[in-house]
Amino acid sequence: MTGRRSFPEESAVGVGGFVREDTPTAEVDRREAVMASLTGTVRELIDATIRTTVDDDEVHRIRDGLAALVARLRTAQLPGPAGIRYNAELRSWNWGNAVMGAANAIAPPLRVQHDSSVCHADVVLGAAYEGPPGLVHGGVSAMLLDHIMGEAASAMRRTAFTGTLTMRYRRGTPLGPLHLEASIVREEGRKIFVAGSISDAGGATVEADGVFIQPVGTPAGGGR
Ligand SMILES: CCCCCCCC/C=C\CCCCCCCC(=O)SCCNC(=O)CCNC(=O)[C@H](O)C(C)(C)COP(=O)(O)OP(=O)(O)OC[C@H]1O[C@@H](n2cnc3c(N)ncnc32)[C@H](O)[C@@H]1OP(=O)(O)O
Repeated sequence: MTGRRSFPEESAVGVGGFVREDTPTAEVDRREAVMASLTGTVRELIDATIRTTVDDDEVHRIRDGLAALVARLRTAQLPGPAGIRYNAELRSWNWGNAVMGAANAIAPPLRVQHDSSVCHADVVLGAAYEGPPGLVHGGVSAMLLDHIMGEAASAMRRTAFTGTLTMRYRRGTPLGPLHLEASIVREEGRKIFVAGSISDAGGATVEADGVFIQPVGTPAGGGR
């Protein structure tokens, strides 16, 4: 470990699949940008696939071309999911994360800003996130809120797992630009109570309350 300070969640390694790597931060940043550029194109592929009206023969040709690209990516693979990795400088990266993973085209991705008391994020959800016609799938709303509320609970310095998440879908959430917010309401021992919301230009469409719990054996805070 670095002499600066111990990693805040070192004791959580094994609990959450955290992996220490000695990759320098500049190299992590470089590789993340490279992967994000690929992911952006795969994200476009998903949207284009959903919305395409090309004929059957063209669909088959495109499938064969993509299968060849998949085979090239498969020539060098991690043995399992990406997990959360971190280096001695406490730069962490979780490129497979379902909500914000830089290498995950299913992730919108969500980029969460941390202000003093509120986490917030702006995101644009397209055709891949549809549930009811033109509206965001309720499970997608829950997934995004789970993540931003978890980030609020963790404040990026402690591990906090979702214990209970309660959603109120006040009206349909339209596909398009959306704003998310989350903040800690109160804390009781290892329990962190968090409120969150999704809004469109007309106000809140979804509100949520969550209880996030620090697993036993992880420190109560500190770090960054
Ligand atoms: C080295 C790296 C460091 C990095 C630093 C961090 C950086 C942050 C990075 C990135 C942030 C990303 C943020 C993402 C967020 C995403 C969040 C998720 O989606 S998490 C996945 C979904 N959730 C699960 O899979 C949990 C599965 N459940 C469990 O693991 C356990 O049940 C757990 C931990 C939730 C509770 O287990 P127990 O054994 O600790 O709990 P007991 O000791 O029985 O209870 C403690 C207290 O909590 C209450 N409690 C327990 N379970 C509860 C529940 N499910 N709901 C509400 N309360 C519960 C109990 O009533 C008790 O309360 P009383 O002390 O008596 O007042």
